[in-house]
Amino acid sequence: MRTLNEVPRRLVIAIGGNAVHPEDISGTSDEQKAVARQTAEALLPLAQIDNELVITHGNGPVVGKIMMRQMLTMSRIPPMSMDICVAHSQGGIGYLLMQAIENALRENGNQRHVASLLTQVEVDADDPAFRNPTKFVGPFFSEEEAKNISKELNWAMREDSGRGWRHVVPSPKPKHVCDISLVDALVKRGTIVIAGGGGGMPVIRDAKGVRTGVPAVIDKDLTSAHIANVLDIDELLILTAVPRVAVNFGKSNQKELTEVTLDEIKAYHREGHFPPGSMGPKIDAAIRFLEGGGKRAIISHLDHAMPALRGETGTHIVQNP
Ligand SMILES: NC(=O)OP(=O)(O)O
Repeated sequence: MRTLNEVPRRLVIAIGGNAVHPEDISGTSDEQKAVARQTAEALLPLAQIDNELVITHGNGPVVGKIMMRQMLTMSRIPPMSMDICVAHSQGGIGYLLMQAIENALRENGNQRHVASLLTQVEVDADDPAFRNPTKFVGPFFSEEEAKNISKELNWAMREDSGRGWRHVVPSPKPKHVCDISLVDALVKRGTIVIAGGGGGMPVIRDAKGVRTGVPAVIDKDLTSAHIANVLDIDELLILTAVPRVAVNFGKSNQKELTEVTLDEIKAYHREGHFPPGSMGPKIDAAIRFLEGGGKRAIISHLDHAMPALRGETGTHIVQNP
């Protein structure tokens, strides 16, 4: 356990796409504002202490709906490319979170600023992910609906961890977060920075440094790990819909993990305990973060942000002894 004085003062927090657009809302503006408000309240204990805080967020449900919405209107309005759809989602979610966190701070007499930065993230043009779409976006469908959508829109559709069928898109690995020095400068002056939302707008860069958007959705947990490593931040807090990571999930011998080492979590991952559509990417990100020099990755429920950071809950993944 750590006291409030002992929790790290430099931190990257990654919040899931479901925390900004859960499955159980239709997605009206009012619903999204209310969810952003709840998320801000969950993060408030961390936003109110003197720290350097970077917040990243997912966009899977939102960007999938943006793509679907434009397919429904394409006879009248030309659809945008996937990188622009990611930008739309990053702008919209960043706006809602920035406003909600600042409002929650103001209501508590705190004048701290929150800035949301549009973030481009470079990927490798030859990343094999472009040939094998795996990133789930948008709503869930029945198998029959998914087959019809696939035929009508030429979209790749896959079954997501027993929960239904979803659109899948390429998800190349983040190689470089553009303008990371601006994130660093802002957090050092006390601003809470929202960056790398939705994993960042996926771009490739040529030999002259010219950037071009590409059709993909980058995993925001991997981008979060990358940001933390580049900024030399020791702890990464990944907030999701469950209090702890479990092995043998859903079985009679299910076991929640409290503290595990890097080697232990890699062994569990090799044994197939973490499905690709849900916990898998978070574990990949935690491993990447620790292998990149990070000291502690914590995975816990959004509502347990501060207790998890203090060591009262969550799964803590730490360096090997
Ligand atoms: N881009 C991304 O990883 O979004 P989700 O967290 O919503 O899947």
